Amino acid sequence: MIMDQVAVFYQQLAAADVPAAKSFAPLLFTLLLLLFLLRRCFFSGGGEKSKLPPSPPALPLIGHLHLVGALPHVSLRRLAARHGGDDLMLLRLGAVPTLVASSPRAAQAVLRTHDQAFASRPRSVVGDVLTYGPSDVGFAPYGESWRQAKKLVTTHLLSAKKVQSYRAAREEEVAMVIAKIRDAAATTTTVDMSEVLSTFTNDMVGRAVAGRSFRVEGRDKVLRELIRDGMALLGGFNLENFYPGLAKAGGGVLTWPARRGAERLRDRWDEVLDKFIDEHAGNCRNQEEDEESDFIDVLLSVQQEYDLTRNNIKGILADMFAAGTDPAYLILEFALAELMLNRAAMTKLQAEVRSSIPKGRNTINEQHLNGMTYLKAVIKETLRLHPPSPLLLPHFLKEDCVVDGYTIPAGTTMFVNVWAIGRDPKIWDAAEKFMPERFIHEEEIQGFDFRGKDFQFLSFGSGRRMCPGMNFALASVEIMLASLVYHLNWELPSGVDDIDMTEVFGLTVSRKEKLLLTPMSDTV
Ligand code: HEM
Repeated sequence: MIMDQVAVFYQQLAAADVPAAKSFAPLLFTLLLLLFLLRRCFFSGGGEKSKLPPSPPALPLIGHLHLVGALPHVSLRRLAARHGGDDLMLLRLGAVPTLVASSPRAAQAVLRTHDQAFASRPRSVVGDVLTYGPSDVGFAPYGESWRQAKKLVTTHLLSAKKVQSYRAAREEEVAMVIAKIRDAAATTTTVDMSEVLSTFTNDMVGRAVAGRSFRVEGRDKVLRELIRDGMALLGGFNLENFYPGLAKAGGGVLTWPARRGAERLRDRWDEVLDKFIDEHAGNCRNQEEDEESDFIDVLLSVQQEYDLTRNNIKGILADMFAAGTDPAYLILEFALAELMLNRAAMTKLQAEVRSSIPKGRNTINEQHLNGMTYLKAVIKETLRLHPPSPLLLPHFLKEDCVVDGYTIPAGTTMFVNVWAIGRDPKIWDAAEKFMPERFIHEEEIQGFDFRGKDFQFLSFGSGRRMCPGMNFALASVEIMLASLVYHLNWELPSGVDDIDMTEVFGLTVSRKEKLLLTPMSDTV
């Protein structure tokens, strides 16, 4: 409308029979056009934009990028409280419209009511290279090939039965970690628990994916490096994520350096994954007959049924390594850190674990964990306060969609701020406090759950894109945490009296500092 008025005004001025007006007309037109563009950039709401969700004032070119700080989940919560009525807020990050859902109601709208519309992922050169196409699950756009890959992963690799089949491997890996920590306890040596726990979850994934832990062959370091470098590339600044149009200009010349970096990393992944696959190809165990078959066995045995290319297999394997290692390790590390900061909770957990298991056991097994209500509450509370993916993975809207009366344009990236929802004082009493008891009533686990039904608690997401690895992760986290507190007592290193919980944002959110603790042998 404003543009129409500017155009009419310009025509009238140009048509006017006054020479000065004629010569100034182009300048005036340019000025008015600039004013219009600035108005578009700085103001929101009202008039023709009333159908878009609320939005803070933006700057030309960068939009709202300057408002998203080093910890986006924290700054987006603040912005939403100020501008989005805590519900839906529309930002422009560079040139990309970005919808942020910050309440259970808004999360339900995008993850349930309009689940299919928002089920895609934004694509990038870096993502495509690292995920072989994409031919994985986590980054693939919504469509038939993603559906097949997700079905395969859910029914063949991460089903409850398959997770159960790795039980002995989990118990063995945990026993090895505990033996190592006991050695350190004997000499009161401080242990880098960040290193210990990330190695453990990586080894656990190694056992499931390729049938063995790579520690023995020294391959675990290589894998962890590959995962770390991939996360850094995917979570770092990529021009394409904010200016896709610019990134495409000139045949994508501006994205060449990022592409080359990603290709170099993908070549390193290739070396590792090709070797695993070749080793298995000659010695493939049938997954139907052999319940100890690993992911590679399974993928090779369903290769024809699912029409899988070698790249599909590599994409899925890379996903399992990357998605399977970090979040579980982070939950273990945050749980232990919270227990160190909340000694009453540590005492209560130790009392529960030690009273449920006969004294003097060298290892504990998964059967012992049944009925450990407080252990489960500690893990729930950690997932509430420290969801490893505080904004989920980015979702992508392929076609215009009306949500809650707002028209969300096609091409919008969407985040759900599950971290903000998990700490919302309107939902949770003493929301910022670590209080596992909130989940216990009459010795039963109660309250909101994280399995995708309650939009108040979305650490694993909900709907089509929900995490398929939840049971796999929880199985490792539960037995490891129980073992750590059953066998050992824990102290801060001498001279240290606090734990720094400062976070670093990436594809997952981690603690900035390593978790250094001193284990003490217990007399159990
Ligand atoms: C505590 C541990 C874990 C947490 C909190 C977690 C959380 C998540 C979240 C929030 C998402 C994104 C959901 C969305 O975008 O809507 C996700 C996706 C995914 N997770 Fe997990 N995850 C964990 C462990 C695992 C494990 C152990 C595996 C596999 C071994 C795994 C495999 C995946 C895959 C493949 C996806 C992509 C799903 C898709 O795009 O359809 N995760 N996870």
